[in-house]
Amino acid sequence: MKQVPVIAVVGPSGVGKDSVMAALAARDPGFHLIRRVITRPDQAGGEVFTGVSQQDFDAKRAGGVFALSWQAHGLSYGVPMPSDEERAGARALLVNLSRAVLLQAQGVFHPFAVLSLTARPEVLAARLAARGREDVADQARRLGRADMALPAGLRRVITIDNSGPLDDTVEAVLAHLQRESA
Ligand SMILES: Nc1ncnc2c1ncn2[C@@H]1O[C@H](COP(=O)(O)OP(=O)(O)OP(=O)(O)O)[C@@H](O)[C@H]1O
Ligand SMILES: O=P(O)(O)OC[C@H]1O[C@H](OP(=O)(O)O)[C@H](O)[C@@H]1O
Repeated sequence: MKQVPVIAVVGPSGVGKDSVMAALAARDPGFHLIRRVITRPDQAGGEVFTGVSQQDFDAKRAGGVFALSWQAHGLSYGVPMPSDEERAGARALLVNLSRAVLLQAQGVFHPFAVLSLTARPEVLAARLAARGREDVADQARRLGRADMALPAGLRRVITIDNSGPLDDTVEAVLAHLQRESA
């Protein structure tokens, strides 16, 4: 089967990772989204994910279900290895990852690239407040880790500012990928 790149979409909470992933998939159905397993109630909204209890999460991790797993914001996150069905017909697989697991991800997925999204601090704060998924204290904690640097040693990183309209970001990502494949 042909090698389908995994593109890790990273950046601070509220920068727009899930929005950009959804917009890319809407623009080009060749972008498939990897569904994460999270210890968050299913009805929390936002991205499409599989919500599980901590006990179920731990059992899945022990059973080797996850290619990657990590903890952030008091939650556990797992990414299953994409199946052949998920890869079939895909141009690229997009997955929302913590910046903390990128080097590990680079060792697991081949080919692998990072899409690093940025936004101005005041834009981040306004977006988290408007989204309203977390309370004010949790929003502040999320903003506190906004400037976490990417690890050294990543081979392919595309950095795009998402402070402006979503359509501009989608165009910028597509243009970048097109330049790379030219
Ligand atoms: N370019 C944009 N312009 C305006 N609003 C945006 C843009 N990108 C995202 N948003 C809005 O900002 C909020 C946060 O976006 P989103 O949930 O996609 O971020 P995220 O990076 O996935 O956050 P988290 O890591 O916390 O899940 C959402 O309400 C979304 O609609
Ligand atoms: O700050 P870092 O470690 O890069 O990202 C940590 C986590 O924060 C976000 O979680 P959520 O989607 O808001 O639950 C990201 O998706 C990632 O899983």
